[in-house]
Parts: sequence; C-alpha cells; structure tokens
Amino acid sequence: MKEPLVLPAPAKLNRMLHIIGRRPDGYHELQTLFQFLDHGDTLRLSSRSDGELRLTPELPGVAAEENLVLRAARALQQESGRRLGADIHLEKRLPMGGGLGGGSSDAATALVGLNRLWALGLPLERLAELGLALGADVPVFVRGHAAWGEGVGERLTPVELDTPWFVVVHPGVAVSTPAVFGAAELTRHTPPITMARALQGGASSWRNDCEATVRRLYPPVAEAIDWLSERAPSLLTGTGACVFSRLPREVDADRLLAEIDGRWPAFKARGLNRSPLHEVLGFNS
Ligand SMILES: C[C@](O)(CO)[C@H](O)COP(=O)(O)OP(=O)(O)OC[C@H]1O[C@@H](n2ccc(N)nc2=O)[C@H](O)[C@@H]1O
Ligand SMILES: Nc1ncnc2c1ncn2[C@@H]1O[C@H](COP(=O)(O)OP(=O)(O)OP(=O)(O)O)[C@@H](O)[C@H]1O
Repeated sequence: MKEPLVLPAPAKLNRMLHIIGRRPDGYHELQTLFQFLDHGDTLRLSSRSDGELRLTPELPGVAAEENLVLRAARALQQESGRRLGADIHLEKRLPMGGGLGGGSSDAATALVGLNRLWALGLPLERLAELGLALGADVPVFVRGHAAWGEGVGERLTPVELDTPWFVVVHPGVAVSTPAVFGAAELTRHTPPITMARALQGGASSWRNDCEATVRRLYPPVAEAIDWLSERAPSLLTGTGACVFSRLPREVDADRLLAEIDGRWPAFKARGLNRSPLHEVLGFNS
C-alpha cells in the first residue's frame, strides 16, 4: 500500500480586523491581516479505489456530511467529474469555533491535498474558488501566504508581516459568529484604509472591530483580554473566542504560559508568513 499523504492544516490569526461595511446579502466587508501559526490540525490522505470518501474520526457535534473536510472532498470530486475515493483521517488540535479558522484550514488542506493525491492538476486559484463556497477563510489557507484580505476575506494580497511568538488563549466560551455580526452596536463603518497604511502602522496600531461586541456578549473573553493585556499586547482573533498575546521571544511566551498556569487552555506558536502546507508540498508561494 502507498504511504498516506500527511499534511498540516495550520491555524490563522487575524492580526487586525476592520469592518468597513455590510453587503446587500448581509455579509460584512472586512479589511484584515491574516497570518498562519506553526500549530494546527493534521490530515492523513490515502487513495481508495472504490470511489468512496471516508472520514475518521467523527467530530463531536459535527455530522460527518457537514464536516468541512468531506464537503471539500465532495466539491473536488464533483469538479473532477470522476469518482475518486479517499480515506481521510483528521487529527484535530484546534478548538472549534475559536476564531483560529480550523475548519476552514482543514477544508483547504483537503482541497490542496486531494488535488495532489488524485493528480488533478487544478490551479490554486480554482481550489480557492471552490473553497470560498465552503467558508470565507478557506481561500487564504489555499493560497498559503500571509495576506491583506478584503471583501469577506477572499480578495487577497500577499504580505510579509513580523513573525513574533504568540500565546493563544481560549477563554472557555463558544462565540457565535452570527451573533457577533448580528449585534446592533457592532462597529461596521470603519473608514477603509490602504494596505500600505495598515502595514506602516505596525502591530502596535492594530485592533479588531469585533472586540467591543465580543467583550460585552462574552464577559469571560473580556476577562482574558484584560488579564493578558497587563502582560503583553493582546487581541481577539476573528470573532473569537481565542485571544492572542504577542511576544518578542520564545522564552517570553514560555514565561507567559507558566503564568497562565492552567487558568485557561493555552498554547504557544510562531507566526508564519508561508503556510506549512505549502512548505510540505514544496510550493513556491
Ligand atoms: C471573522 C472571520 O473569522 C475573519 O477571518 C471570518 O470572516 C469568519 O468567516 P466564516 O468562518 O466563513 O464565517 P461563518 O461562521 O461561516 O459565518 C457565520 C455568519 O456570520 C456572518 N458573517 C460572516 C463573515 C462575514 N464577513 N460577515 C458576516 O456577516 C454571516 O451572517 C454568516 O452567516
Ligand atoms: N473539520 C472541521 N473542523 C472544525 N469545525 C468544523 C469542521 N467541519 C465543520 N465544522 C463546523 O464549523 C464551525 C466553525 O469551525 P472553525 O473551527 O472553523 O471556527 P473558527 O475557528 O471560528 O473559524 P473562523 O475564524 O473561520 O470563524 C464549527 O463549530 C463546526 O460546527
């Protein structure tokens, strides 16, 4: 039997996030800086000759057919017009609904990985289009480069960001993305800025427009941000619930983790401008 293809599905952070308007379909127009982390899920892919798609194990609370990995695999199978099969094993490390883009990253790794496994030769542009139908964050994971994202996050311009260490904390509540985007008081009219201006301001000027609403709706998130902010610059990622603290060196991250001392689930990771998925597959992104 051939060795399975073992591929990373990294987390993302929104290093900053502005909401600049609302589209007629209700989706919000964003300006955001996406960066990857060297921490994430792992997918193991191997071909099946009977055309079946099988995913193990089942995720708690997610029906197999709803799992973004299977949805991605089906979308690619359909695009190929062939009945290609695969066994997919998903090793889940990222908290679900944490603003780290885990589901989107899993979907992107399935698209890029199965494209390789099945030797379909589809360009990344097409895989990113297929991915966008599954979630707004899928395209950046398919493209594999840190990016300035506009629209709902699908208009991407590659950028080089600082690559500090981060401590990512899960405040222990599940944040509902629709509840945050549906909140009456959400800041949704931040004036658009240019990418150059966002980059020029640097990390100390970056903020997340969802933060005030998430703090109000989910006090444990406010508590985590306040606690961490006394120790290092700290922001919400996406609509949360995860919060990340930015640290210059790994030892600083270790020190902060020691101080957190189990108060919340937390991990350290390095910021990456190239996705480890692309590194493993030898892409030139
Ligand atoms: C906030 C981010 O994490 C930033 O990276 C993403 O834009 C979230 O994108 P996503 O995971 O695709 O979001 P979903 O969980 O599918 O969105 C749930 C709901 O949030 C609202 N939503 C989401 C994204 C967006 N740009 N505008 C919205 O108004 C929509 O009502 C949508 O139905
Ligand atoms: N493979 C998967 N991994 C995680 N969640 C999945 C997966 N497939 C489907 N889902 C569903 O998608 C929801 C959002 O998951 P995800 O982990 O991507 O959220 P997130 O980190 O908040 O992402 P984002 O930053 O894109 O909002 C989950 O609550 C779950 O119901």
